[in-house]
Amino acid sequence: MIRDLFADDDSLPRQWQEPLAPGALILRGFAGDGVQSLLLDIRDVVSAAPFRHLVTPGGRSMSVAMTCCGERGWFSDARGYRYVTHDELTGQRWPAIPVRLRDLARRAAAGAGYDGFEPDSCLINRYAPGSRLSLHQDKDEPDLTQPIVSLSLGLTATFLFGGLRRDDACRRVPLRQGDVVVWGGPSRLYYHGVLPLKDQAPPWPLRESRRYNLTFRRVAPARDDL
Ligand SMILES: O=C(O)CCC(=O)C(=O)O
Ligand SMILES: [Fe+2]
Repeated sequence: MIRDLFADDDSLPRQWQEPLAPGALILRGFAGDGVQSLLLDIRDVVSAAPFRHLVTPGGRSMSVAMTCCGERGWFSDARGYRYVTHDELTGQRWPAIPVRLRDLARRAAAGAGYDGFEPDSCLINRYAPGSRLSLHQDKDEPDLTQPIVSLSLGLTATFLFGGLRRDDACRRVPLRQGDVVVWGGPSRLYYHGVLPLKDQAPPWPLRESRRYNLTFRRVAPARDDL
């Protein structure tokens, strides 16, 4: 019987690592069985700090909806990109980074060789089918020795990861629910982006066709430097 030709599902690895670029690694399936609780954590953040479509300095509304948690949140308007301590929608401080999410980000960074990463900012991106993120560098954080840790949940997206120049060739990598990408060191300023999201059936336990991406960052100087 054909079943006998293949190993049981249980013996297949569910987590593995793929090198992406110097200093950059994909941790496949890193969220493991924790996906449902992580989605609940996102729901809690969103109930205090709702998703909104920010406007670029050029005046365009972004197709990706965003919100933040942590001591500082990323913000964009006609005056430019920056980190702010308060949510302009609510006038309140951003909600704290939920403990499970913070712990996952620390562990992922350490697993990729960046020990001692203590995120103080988490940008939550929500993609609907058709939403995209054009090629950009993450360069609004003053301390570029700190990595970026990026967790994907929900629908699968195609992530583009290029080089230091906008026109460098990009690798195209599918990011599935539970995958984490960590980049830093030589690739910290590499251009990256996300192709327009294709409509798909959502993976369990989501019931909506959405992708969530969380990027954990260290914005304030690391504690050791204080
Ligand atoms: O959605 C992603 O996978 C990437 C997000 C990103 O590049 C960002 O938030 O700066
Ligand atoms: Fe980015």
